[in-house]
Amino acid sequence: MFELRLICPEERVEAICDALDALDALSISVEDADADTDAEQALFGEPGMPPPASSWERSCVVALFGSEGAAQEAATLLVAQDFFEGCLIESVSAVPDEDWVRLTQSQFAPVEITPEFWIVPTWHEPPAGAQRVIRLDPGLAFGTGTHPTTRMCLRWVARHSMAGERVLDYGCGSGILAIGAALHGADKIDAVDIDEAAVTSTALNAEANGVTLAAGLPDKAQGEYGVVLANILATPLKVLAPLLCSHVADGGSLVLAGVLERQTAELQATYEPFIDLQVADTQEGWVLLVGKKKSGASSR
Ligand SMILES: C[S@@+](CC[C@H](N)C(=O)[O-])C[C@H]1O[C@@H](n2cnc3c(N)ncnc32)[C@H](O)[C@@H]1O
Repeated sequence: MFELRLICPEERVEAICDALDALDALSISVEDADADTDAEQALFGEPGMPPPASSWERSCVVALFGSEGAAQEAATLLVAQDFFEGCLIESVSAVPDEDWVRLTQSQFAPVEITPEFWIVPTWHEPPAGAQRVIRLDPGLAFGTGTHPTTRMCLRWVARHSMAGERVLDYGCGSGILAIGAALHGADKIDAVDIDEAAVTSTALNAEANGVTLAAGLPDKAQGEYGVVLANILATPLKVLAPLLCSHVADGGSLVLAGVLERQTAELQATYEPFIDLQVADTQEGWVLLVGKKKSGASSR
């Protein structure tokens, strides 16, 4: 493989990427050309909000080609275009051969939830002492156990009796919370997501773990559950408050994650008409909010 590296001002990035695509680049990535310097620019918005800009002031565009000739030819053609003005070719160089599969796999080690409960990728052996194990490889859907919000939910599941509970995993991603609940004795489990790829991942991951659950789009969630788990983000969790609370049975638990410490009071106020939420755990600036539904409490 050979990579062609270009530096482009913000307003040229889209045209250059389109041209590289038309020139049959095998992949194109865009990075901050000023990363790791004082001029580095953060490009993300508040959770649930769009980023403040779509590319950096100066972007480094990297395109991969199968041969040095193809990379050089692409560079020559780009330089001749009027939209290349303000851009420069930084280099055309060979990409050293690597075992990419092994490199990717090495980034995912087993994750300990409790000393007895682990998330283990299929290329690792479960650690000695692990009594409950979710076998899960990184895929298209969120939820490998490496994010603190997922870990806090799973720790809550491991520490509470799930035996015979009807459980709803709302925003299931990979299905990791639903599978965790099943391994801890939950009975009838529904796992729902707005993303169809997440629904497919959940069904496949459940099958691979020998777990029975029903995965589907959000309207698959029907009736009341003893435990409702939702690891989404503060903004959608606020919108979903009446719906999520309507699915919690009297005396049942609502477990919310994806909330930053500074968003705690706002979430508690939104849920207060339905369920009194308390901070049950915190990790790396994220909180786990948990509340029980009192019998007779309003839900809509
Ligand atoms: C942070 S991931 C959590 C995945 C997994 N439950 C976990 O704990 O790791 C949030 C998931 O919620 C889904 N989601 C976001 N908004 C949603 C909504 N309004 N209704 C249902 N699912 C939603 C996303 O598609 C995503 O898969």
